[in-house]
Amino acid sequence: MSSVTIAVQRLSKTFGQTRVLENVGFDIHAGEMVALIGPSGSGKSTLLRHLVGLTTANRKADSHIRVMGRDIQRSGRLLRGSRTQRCRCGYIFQQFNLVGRLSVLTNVLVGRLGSMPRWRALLGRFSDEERAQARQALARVGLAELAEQRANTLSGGQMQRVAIARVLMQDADIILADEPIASLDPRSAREVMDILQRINREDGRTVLVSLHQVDYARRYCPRAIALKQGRLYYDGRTEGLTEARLQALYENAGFDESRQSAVPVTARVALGAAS
Ligand SMILES: Nc1ncnc2c1ncn2[C@@H]1O[C@H](COP(=O)(O)OP(=O)(O)OP(=O)(O)O)[C@@H](O)[C@H]1O
Repeated sequence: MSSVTIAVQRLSKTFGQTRVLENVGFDIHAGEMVALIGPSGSGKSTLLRHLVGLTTANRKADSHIRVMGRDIQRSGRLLRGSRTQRCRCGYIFQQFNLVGRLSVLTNVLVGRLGSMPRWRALLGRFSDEERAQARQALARVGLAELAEQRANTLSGGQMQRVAIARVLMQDADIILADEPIASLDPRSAREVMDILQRINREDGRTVLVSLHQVDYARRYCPRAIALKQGRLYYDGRTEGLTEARLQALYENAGFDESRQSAVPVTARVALGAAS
């Protein structure tokens, strides 16, 4: 069995009076592709943000997060030296987080900033070799020909592929993708998931991807971790997500009409709830 690359123990998080995560724990091994599922508000984004230190756990709880064998946070305190480790995690957002007025190529090069000497990063000076690497990353996501185009001229699906190229440029060992397909049409969603799967299989990079659509989780991820009201509800083979389990996971979850893809389509179909 490969080594544990993400280890989460006893993670609890409260915002004000709202308990968002409660005693969550799991291990993910190097090279896995894991879906993080659960109803809206179940704590998926909050969990992902803890893994890169964007959020810290409750101080009182005895929580512990390790990434690639190094401590990231313990009892709600970021640990010294954890920055380098956090740089090994690439983060993909639902809304892409590109700089619209910059070229596609420059947006990809931004992935390298964290590992460059500070003066070069401040000046935004990239070497020819780095530019060549950025072009390679763009080729891998099928966008080589758009390198010089401004990012804000791209479609949503293309923007997300640029965001993946940026993570490749970062040379992240672990890819954390927070609802990367939630705002995409089905075809673009499939393209993005295909690319994530390829990166996982060909490079052996670990992928943890939060998804609202259970059918995508089933199709692309051998394992699923499900949160319900901030608690670990399921952790196992995706095929073990039976109709009864999905029904219990999503019941009382509500349906927010304003959010595209907020409905776990497969769950609703499986439950006979879809029209
Ligand atoms: N910084 C914050 N301050 C206060 N409450 C927060 C904060 N971040 C998240 N929350 C709350 O934590 C809960 C879980 O939010 P989170 O975004 O982690 O859920 P989610 O499962 O990712 O939801 P969705 O699928 O809708 O994105 C929500 O009730 C949210 O309002």
